[in-house]
Parts: sequence; C-alpha cells; structure tokens
Amino acid sequence: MGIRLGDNQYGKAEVRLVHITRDTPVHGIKDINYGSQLRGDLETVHTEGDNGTCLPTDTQKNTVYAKAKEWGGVGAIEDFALKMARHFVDEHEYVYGARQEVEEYTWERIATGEGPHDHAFVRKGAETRTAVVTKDGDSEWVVSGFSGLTVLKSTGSEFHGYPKTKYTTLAETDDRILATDVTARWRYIGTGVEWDKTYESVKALALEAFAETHSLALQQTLYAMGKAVLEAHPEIAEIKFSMPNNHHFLVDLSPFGLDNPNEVFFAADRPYGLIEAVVERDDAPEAGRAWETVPGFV
Ligand SMILES: O=c1[nH]c(=O)c2[nH]c(=O)[nH]c2[nH]1
Repeated sequence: MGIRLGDNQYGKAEVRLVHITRDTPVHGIKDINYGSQLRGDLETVHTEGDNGTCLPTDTQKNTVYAKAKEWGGVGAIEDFALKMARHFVDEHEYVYGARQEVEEYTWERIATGEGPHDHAFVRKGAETRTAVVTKDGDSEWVVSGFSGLTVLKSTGSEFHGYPKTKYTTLAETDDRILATDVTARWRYIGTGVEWDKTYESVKALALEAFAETHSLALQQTLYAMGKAVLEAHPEIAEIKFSMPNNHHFLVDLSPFGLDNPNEVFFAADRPYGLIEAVVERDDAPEAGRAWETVPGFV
C-alpha cells in the first residue's frame, strides 16, 4: 500500500490590514482581511520536513503589509490580490500557484453639521437597534439603544500622561487610530416620545461627538458622546456606553527599508480595552426597575 501527499496549499489567514491614505487632511481608509495561500514544490516539506521551498506564512503576511505601502495603498481588492498572486508566483520559482482571498470592510464618512468628516468614519451597514420595556403596575420604563455601531478616526486621537509602572510597555502617542464598536443604551423619562426620530437623533449626536472630539482618551470621547445626547434630549435621563478600544498597531516596515508614517496598520481583534460608563443627568428621576435584566452594563 502506498501513501502519498494529495492536494495541498498553505499560507497566512486573516491578515488584518488597515491602510490610511493621508497625503491631504481628507484621509482615505481601506480595511481588509487578507488570506494568502500558496501552492508549489511542497512535497518534501510535508514528507521530510525539508523547508527549502517553504516561503514562511510569516513572510507572506509581511509581504501583504509591505506591498500595501510600496504600492501606495490597496486599491481595488481584485487588483491587489492579483498583484499579490503574481508577486508570489513570479518571484519564487518554487511557488506555482496562489489563492489569494480578500474581504473588505467598507466605511463611510461620518456626517457632521459641516458636511462629511475628513478623518472620522462609520462602518457601512446598519447597527442593531434595541429596546427593553419594563412595566410594573402603573410604572413603565423604556430603555432604547444600539449595538454594533463601528466607528474609526484615522487621526485626532492621543493617549499619554498615564501612570507608568515596571509593567508598562505602552508608548505614549499623540497620533493614533481610535476605533470602537459602540453599544449604547439610554433610559427615557416617560413614554411620550417620538421613538424613531429620537433614535436617529441620538445616533447622529453620538457619531458627531465621536468625530468632532479631539480625543485624549476613549473615556473622554465616550463622555463627550453622552453629554451631547443628554444636552439635546431632556427626555433622556441617562445613557450607558460599552466601547471596546479596537487597537490598530502600526506595522514596523523598517526591516524592509520602508517608512510607515501612520499609513499601514495591523487591526488586532483581541485582547482589547473595554471602556464602559454611564453619563447621567444629576436631577434624573430614579431608574426604578428600568435596568433590571438589561445585561452587560455598569
Ligand atoms: O483611550 C484609552 N484609554 C485607556 O484607558 C487605555 N489604556 C490603554 O492601554 N490604551 C488606552 N487608550
């Protein structure tokens, strides 16, 4: 009985790359999840552990980041994947074929009073709208909210001045990407509310505050978002936010002789900071049973 190696391919899956075009104050964003799979002269890699023809998956990942810089961005994902496939096959005689897969997450500019924002974006696609109604005898409470409102600022965010301990490695920064998926829930005072209109307004106010706040901490941005909502809506007693800090790490391209002035980022998915707070009116009526069984909040 003979045993042989069948079809095979290998590579790096889910290379999360965010490219910011920042030649002018009006930034552009390209956000992709890239998968590189190569086929080639891989028989003895499998049968003998001879890696002489095994372009490491780590190199494939680095190549994706480096090419995004060298090519001045990602462009159409079809073009990017084609050029990557050709690069891998043309440059390495032991690579015969490539399967390159790209998912693109699309963003649009946050609308503000002065028009579309230069460097603040919201992920395309609807957030999930939520409502929890509680009734106890004659008392009624309505808590509305949303989750999955994903936003990003490509500049206008700093983080420094925090205490340092012997375990601190985080570098202070005066220019970073700030990104989060906003979950919010707010408690109404009373029930005579134009629900749809108010929902849209709360969302717009939160988005505009995210865009317009020059952020020194995600906590500060959260507070500004809540304050904007409460100032415009006296019928809302309090608003609670849960906001992950979706870290974007600058990719070190210096080993490849490339600079990276805040253009090419690795979008990490975990671990992430998690920032949660309530912004409330100091004269708000008691919450009663409004928050009972509403999960996951401070
Ligand atoms: O906006 C931030 N708030 C934090 O509390 C924090 N902690 C951290 O490591 N990075 C950040 N960023």
